[in-house]
Amino acid sequence: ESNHQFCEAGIGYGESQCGIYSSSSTKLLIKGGTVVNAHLQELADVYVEDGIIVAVKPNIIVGDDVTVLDASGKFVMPGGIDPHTHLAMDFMASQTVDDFFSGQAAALAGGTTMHIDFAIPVNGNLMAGFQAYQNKAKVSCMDYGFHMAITKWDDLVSRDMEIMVKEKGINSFKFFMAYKGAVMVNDDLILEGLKRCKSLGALAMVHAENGDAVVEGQKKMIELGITGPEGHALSRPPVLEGEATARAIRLASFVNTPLYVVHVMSIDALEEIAKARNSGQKVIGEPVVSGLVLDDSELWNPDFITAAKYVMSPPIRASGHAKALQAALSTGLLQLVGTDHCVFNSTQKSLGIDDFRKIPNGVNGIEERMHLVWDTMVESGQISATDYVRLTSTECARIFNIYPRKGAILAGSDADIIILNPNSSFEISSSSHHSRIDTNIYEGWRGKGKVEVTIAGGRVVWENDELKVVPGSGKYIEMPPFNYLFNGIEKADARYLSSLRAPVKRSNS
Ligand SMILES: NC(=O)NCCC(=O)O
Ligand SMILES: [Zn+2]
Ligand SMILES: [Zn+2]
Repeated sequence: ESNHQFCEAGIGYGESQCGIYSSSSTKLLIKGGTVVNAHLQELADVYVEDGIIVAVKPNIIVGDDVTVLDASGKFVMPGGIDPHTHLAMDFMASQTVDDFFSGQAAALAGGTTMHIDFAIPVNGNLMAGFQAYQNKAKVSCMDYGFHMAITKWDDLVSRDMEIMVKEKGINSFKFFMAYKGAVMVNDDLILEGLKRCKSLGALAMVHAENGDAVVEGQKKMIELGITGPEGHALSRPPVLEGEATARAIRLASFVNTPLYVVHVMSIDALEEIAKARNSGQKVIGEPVVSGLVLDDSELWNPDFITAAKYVMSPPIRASGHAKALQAALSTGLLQLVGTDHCVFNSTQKSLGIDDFRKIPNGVNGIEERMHLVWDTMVESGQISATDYVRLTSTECARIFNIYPRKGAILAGSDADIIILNPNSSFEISSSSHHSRIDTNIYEGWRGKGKVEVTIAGGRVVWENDELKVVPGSGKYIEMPPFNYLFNGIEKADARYLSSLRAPVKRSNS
């Protein structure tokens, strides 16, 4: 872990040595920058007190007790919110190497100030899963929330979903349509889950791949003697993602409840989402940064470890898919960008050296997302700075119902802020990143636009390429149900009922 340039309080470093509290001034002024919100960009100062933004306006004058950060020529934006991470997750006979401290420290170094992780039930039990994740998250150094996966169905699960929503601050549930024999669920369960989500005002999320067909595809590859990481991509082609996306969308339409499709990786899935949205259905599509900026060519790398580090599901696709996802983001067909940060070291990836089915699935991204989206989308001219804020922060806050506390630079919002210098550059390497993973799928990527300062909860946690983070300082953010996607659902139900052809009155009934 020699690449860790941050101070882990209580883990081998004294407070004074690493200066953890040197920047703990509760008053901050960010001066002279261009403040970017999703709705507006303007020249203004930002004044912060006790973790909250107090004022956003030009020429704010402050006293000597206030720490002043010069942002002239730079963008001052809401910190990123990553809607899709897996920290300290037990998965495929391994546990991800980033826990809630190291993963969040990496996030902060890359300009992300909140994430929403997937709490996984314990043997199907939601309450036990929630408690386990609460424990995992005790070391948090930035704010976080939880989605919860649903992996089996019975009355207890149905009741616990209500407790999660009404008492525990969870407003989204995820259904895996793949990973047969592990967390995969069938259509029967998805239908029950969609109905329950609707009644609770919770957002249903799907990992959309046809898990039965994936198993068939895997068998075919093994029979053909294709056992390496390329077999992963070949065994689960885009058509299986398209099929499951279409199925989930139609089931959600049948129930009339909003749907969120996680890690949209292919044109096939994208086209299903576009069709549904164009017909007025409430479907959110989340590409992740790996699918947005990479192609699958490295899965054919002759070096196993190099190839295996790109193994995730759905797979990173052939060239052409990424460009289409970028275009869909820029035109509004897709709404926000996540990472699916789920990292395994080379030794863990080596579990699948003889059989790609045993390679733990997952790639990095929590630290790189903000830079890569800026470089790929804004620097290339595909989106504006205001779009960037919407796709990396604001829309996530809206969907998970925590806007404008999060996702905005407004008086009253949490002081989660980044200062990005568009004229500075960044370079990605496993030798300098802050994640615990020993590889990086973006190794050697150089780009423009660098996050020079990250402020989380009103504290400067990243400045001069140095992290100042405190385990336990991150807060759990409760997310209320009935987000904006639920507006009009009841009216649509009433319209549907009144549109039904009158039943026939029969003499014998
Ligand atoms: N995506 C992936 O390969 N790993 C994490 C689990 C999931 O999101 O499917
Ligand atoms: Zn998934
Ligand atoms: Zn995931």
